[in-house]
Amino acid sequence: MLRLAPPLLVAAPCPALDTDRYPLRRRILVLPPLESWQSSRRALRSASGILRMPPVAVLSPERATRGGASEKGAAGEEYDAIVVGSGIGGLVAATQLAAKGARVLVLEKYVIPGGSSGYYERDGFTFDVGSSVMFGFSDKGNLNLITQALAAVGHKMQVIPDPTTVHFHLPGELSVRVHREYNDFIEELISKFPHEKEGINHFYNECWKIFNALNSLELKSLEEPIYLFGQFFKKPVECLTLAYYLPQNAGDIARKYIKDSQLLSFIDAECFIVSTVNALQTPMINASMVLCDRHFGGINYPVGGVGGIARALADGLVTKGSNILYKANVTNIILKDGKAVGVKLSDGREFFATTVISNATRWDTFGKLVKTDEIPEEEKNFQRVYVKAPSFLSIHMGVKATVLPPETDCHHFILEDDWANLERPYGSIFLSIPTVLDSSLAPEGHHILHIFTTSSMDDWKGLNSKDYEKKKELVAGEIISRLEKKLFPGLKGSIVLKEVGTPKTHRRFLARDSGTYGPMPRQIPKGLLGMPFNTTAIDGLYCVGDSCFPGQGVIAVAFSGIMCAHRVAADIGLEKRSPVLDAALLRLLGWLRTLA
Ligand SMILES: NC(=O)c1ccc[n+]([C@@H]2O[C@H](COP(=O)([O-])OP(=O)(O)OC[C@H]3O[C@@H](n4cnc5c(N)ncnc54)[C@H](O)[C@@H]3O)[C@@H](O)[C@H]2O)c1
Ligand SMILES: CC(C)=CCC/C(C)=C/C=C/C(C)=C/C=C/C(C)=C/C=C/C=C(C)/C=C/C=C(C)/C=C/C=C(\C)CCC=C(C)C
Repeated sequence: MLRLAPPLLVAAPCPALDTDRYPLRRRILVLPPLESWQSSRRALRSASGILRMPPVAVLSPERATRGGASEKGAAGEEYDAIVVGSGIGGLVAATQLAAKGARVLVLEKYVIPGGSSGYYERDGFTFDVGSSVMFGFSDKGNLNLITQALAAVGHKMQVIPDPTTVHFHLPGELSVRVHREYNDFIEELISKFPHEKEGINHFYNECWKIFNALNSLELKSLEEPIYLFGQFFKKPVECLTLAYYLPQNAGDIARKYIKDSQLLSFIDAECFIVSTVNALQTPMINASMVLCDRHFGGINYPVGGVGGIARALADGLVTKGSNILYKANVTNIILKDGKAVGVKLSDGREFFATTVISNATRWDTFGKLVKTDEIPEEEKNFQRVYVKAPSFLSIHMGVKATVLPPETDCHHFILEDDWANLERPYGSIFLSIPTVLDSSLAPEGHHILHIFTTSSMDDWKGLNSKDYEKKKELVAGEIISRLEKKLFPGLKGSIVLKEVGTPKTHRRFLARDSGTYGPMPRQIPKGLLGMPFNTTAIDGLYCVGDSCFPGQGVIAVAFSGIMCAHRVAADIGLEKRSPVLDAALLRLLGWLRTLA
């Protein structure tokens, strides 16, 4: 177990502040030694009896780089794989490969790992950069992919079970709590729509059919024929079930059973919170995955914050003999005779490997990192079917604890008056209060409110710095007033800390084109059919993360990491492969995508 003794000095940019205006703005944060940081959490948690598992070993990024990685990461050395970016997608691909015996180098532009699943600290508050709702983090089944990814590199994190996935506050004073217990949730939903009892049961039962099929499979690369045909042989019914639902969307299936328009809008909201589009555009497999895992494994919050997951994966990577370098901004993927052979950084260093895996979005990978005259046909097809999902305006706040009524839930989704506002920018509000579950994230007597709402880059372009600042205050002020009116009277007066991030902030700190949170179908998609897997048209180059199958979400990108590692391992000879079957399957999958 690796521990830091001296205090750790991190020159950390302020993720929630807009440093496009202040490009040189940096704050020096003095973090306590990790040992004491963790033990104070432990003390707090065990006092309230919540902690049950041993704490995770966490290695600081600085230590990870110093402790053997940077020496090995010398320019010129050849690796089995270079991973560009340390989001959860990149880290899972890297750690899975390292666990199979590959030598991997992860290059991260920022100063810590995690990307949108990272964290930052201010004045005693620990904020999750992205959402705090964690799927796939239980100790049962085959779909607990975060737990499995950590276990592959010897980690297990303490988690706190969330009794309510989300509390919906919807038009017409419709209030629905998604309880951890499936029957409690269904009972509550039926109590609001008694005339649709049968339809509700049919729709959610169909989700369970898909979830159970998924949960029965060993999850590996769908682009690797020996595995794929093996699964069809072992679990024919389950595989055919999944193949049947692959091109379908949740909204169409809901409409088979449900007629009440308000209930259909509720199902839109259920899908929107995980896909940023309505149910008609949400693939049924993805909807089933999230609508059931929240009851099967439950939503579980990692003690100390979401950032601990990436820190533990980065630590595990290093203990498996691979490397991670921070402040390593990849600007070019080096091609030789049409094959990806390495990368070049903004400071001129070059690194070489048998394979290159990009955790940057496909728009960044093919728009910036690969310098070819024309993007490959496959990528054109992707851009024909998918557009960049909007980014978010996010407000991270520290508030006095007294402003929250007792028994306040951790996660809320608020759409006040009009269902038509669901997908409009700033139309609905997401709110997480992770300190409801883990009080050690804030100073005593305080809570964290992480408020976010969809917002697009276009809305923030072309403003001078004064107008930009004014607009941030104005928009954030309106969102906070809406929350004050709907949920927490006196909210404004209780704020002790507030930081506002815009799509520009997301672009700058997460290196994501337009600050996007991933792909979104341009029109009604054919389920997941059009979503590319990990191989690309360029030999030796793979993609991982949310612009790959199955899309946005931590558990989704973890699956993409597992798939990618399996395909790469087969290509570099660490797993079985059949070149003839490979060629046939990849051609078939490519053709299927053109049908989307
Ligand atoms: N609760 C939740 O479900 C939740 C919470 C947070 C995030 N998320 C999801 O996580 C998904 C994103 O995960 P991901 O793994 O695809 O990626 P990511 O965007 O989180 O991470 C990508 C990483 O790559 C780095 N990077 C990009 N370009 C680079 C370059 N040129 N050189 C070096 N580094 C570079 C970035 O700095 C970043 O750290 C989102 O879809 C979001 O939905 C979900
Ligand atoms: C290949 C062929 C052709 C065929 C074959 C058949 C088969 C076998 C198939 C198979 C398939 C599979 C395996 C699939 C899988 C899938 C998966 C795993 C999926 C997953 C998904 C997931 C997801 C999508 C998730 C998501 C999540 C998210 C996004 C989250 C978020 C959250 C949030 C934002 C929260 C909210 C908050 C508040 C409210 C506050």
